[in-house]
Amino acid sequence: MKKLRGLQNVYRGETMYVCIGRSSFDQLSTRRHQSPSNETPQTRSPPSNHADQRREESSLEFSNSLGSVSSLLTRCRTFKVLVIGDSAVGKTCLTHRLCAADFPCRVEATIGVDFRERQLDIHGEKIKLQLWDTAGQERFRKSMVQHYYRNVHAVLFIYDVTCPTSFSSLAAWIEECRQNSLGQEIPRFLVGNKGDLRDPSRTDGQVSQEQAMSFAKAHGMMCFETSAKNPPNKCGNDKVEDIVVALGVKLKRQKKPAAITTPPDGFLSFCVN
Ligand SMILES: Nc1nc2c(ncn2[C@@H]2O[C@H](COP(=O)(O)OP(=O)(O)OP(=O)(O)O)[C@@H](O)[C@H]2O)c(=O)[nH]1
Repeated sequence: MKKLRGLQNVYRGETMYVCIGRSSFDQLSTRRHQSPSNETPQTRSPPSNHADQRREESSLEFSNSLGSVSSLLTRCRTFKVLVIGDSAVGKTCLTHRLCAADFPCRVEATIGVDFRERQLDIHGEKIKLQLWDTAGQERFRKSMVQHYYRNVHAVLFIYDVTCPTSFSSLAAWIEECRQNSLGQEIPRFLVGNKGDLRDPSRTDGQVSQEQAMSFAKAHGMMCFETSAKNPPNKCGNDKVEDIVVALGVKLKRQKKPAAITTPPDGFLSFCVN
């Protein structure tokens, strides 16, 4: 996988999502307001009198309101989902899988944040999960932390089931959430990744499911063990997909409208698989 700074495209199946930084978005919306009809401002002749001017303003208002009705019809609620945990626990691989893509064959440490999206249909409502795959390494995340925590709707805490240290670190990740004013009402999910590497014959050097469940219960989290690497089994069961559905169902119930911020320019990545 190659990561380049700039725009990010997430290609999944037949859907291409293009996410652009805020300043580019502002430029686009400004341009649209300057030229709301098909006419370009240069070709439009000035209104000859006050009545003409009022007629033109009314037609602009009408075309603008038609635009907002059609955008309301096509809009779906977008939820920002923060994915945090130690470096190398598999956040990047897991977010690829959560976005219905394959397990990436080669990954690099995330710098700043990577940004992936998944659209879901939950009981007839289309919602969009915007997954923020954050950097696990302190040196790649320190200037970004305040952006990570702005307008978050849900958090995935990831650890590696074969790395007890990554499980012990969860307390520090929870503390970071607290320091960044993340309320207890924000849904939290605990995800043990690399389940494919679990050795049932070993008792040490792994995080047991009992440990994980009791931690999750103590912190009011839903708990999953999964593997970003394992493909869905022959019966079509996919634990990664279970996480997506649980997230979607929980977030759909949220009443407050989903306001979302895009990462600052220069922190988006362009991923080419
Ligand atoms: N066996 C196995 N390997 C995995 C799994 N998920 C990720 N990996 C491997 O773990 C390594 C780290 O994966 P990443 O997804 O880059 O980890 P990360 O948490 O995003 O790391 P940072 O970007 O540094 O925070 C890579 O070599 C992956 O191939 C898994 O479910 N099973």
